[in-house]
Amino acid sequence: MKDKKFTVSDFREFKARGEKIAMLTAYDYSMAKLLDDAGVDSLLVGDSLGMTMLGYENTLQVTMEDMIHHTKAVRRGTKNAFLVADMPYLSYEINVEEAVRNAGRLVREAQADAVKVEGGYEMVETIKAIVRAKIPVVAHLGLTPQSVNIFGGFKVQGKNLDQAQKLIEEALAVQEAGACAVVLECIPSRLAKVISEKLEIPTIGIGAGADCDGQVLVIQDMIGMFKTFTPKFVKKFASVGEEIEAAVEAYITEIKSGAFPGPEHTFKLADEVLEKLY
Ligand SMILES: Nc1nc(=O)c2c([nH]1)NC[C@@H]1CN(c3ccc(C(=O)N[C@@H](CCC(=O)O)C(=O)O)cc3)CN21
Ligand SMILES: CC(C)C(=O)C(=O)O
Ligand SMILES: [Mg+2]
Repeated sequence: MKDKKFTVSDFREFKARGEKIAMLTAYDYSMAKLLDDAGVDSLLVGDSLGMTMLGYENTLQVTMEDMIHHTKAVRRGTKNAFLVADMPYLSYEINVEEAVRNAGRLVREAQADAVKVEGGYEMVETIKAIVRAKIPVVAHLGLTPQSVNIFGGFKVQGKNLDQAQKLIEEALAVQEAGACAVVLECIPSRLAKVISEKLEIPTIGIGAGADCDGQVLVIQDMIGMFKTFTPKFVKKFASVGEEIEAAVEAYITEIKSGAFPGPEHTFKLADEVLEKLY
């Protein structure tokens, strides 16, 4: 377990010495504390919280208020990890001024270390402006979930030559605009390798193969909390969902049988006090 705060300059140093960046999403205080204590390099308050924490179908309903609320909670549980907050849908697309103001709220009100925006060419001016406002920006290319209705579903991107070339050029463009890292989501691993080799800034993959400079997964996915969401790129490192179910079943059974609470869980009252109560 390391005990040093991870900063934006560590991103490039990790890439330079070939050490992979380990990133996970977190959406609340208690989980952030566990992940930070375990030594994760970076935490992402993803707008995926709309799906994992709020039960929405996609990420489009997530608001700035949602992101600030959850980022504040994660901040309180984070000591060493580099804390990135997603900019939610429509908080940065309308114009550059609104984008800077909203990025600033995530930093000033919620104390994020950096913000993440989805998009390539169309985000170049926005990325430049946010960086000019002294806020590190992580870019996000490939399957950008806020474009779900443009893509027509959560589909792997960059499979044909035109798409693949465009993604390479967009990755270079967001780097040139000042992004400190790029998330590559659900693209072929060979394409992610080409992009990772062409860029100086690190790539952080999710469903983009082992040649990215880092990896990110949604925490609930990697600890096995969902029964139905099992995309190809997720590896379950634990079966916490099954453990929670078993624990709750045992709890219910023990309440019904009277086994819980036991004497060790209860508080004492002296005999002479009790007598006077009758
Ligand atoms: N819990 C959770 N985990 C995530 O990784 C995640 C979210 N939520 N919400 C926001 C986006 C949405 N993501 C998704 C959602 C579905 C697929 C999916 O069904 N993928 C198919 C591939 C489809 C294709 O072949 O084109 C798969 O089988 O992996 C992928 C990414 C990733 N993000
Ligand atoms: C999956 C990651 C990259 C993300 O953007 C999110 O969790 O919202
Ligand atoms: Mg996101």
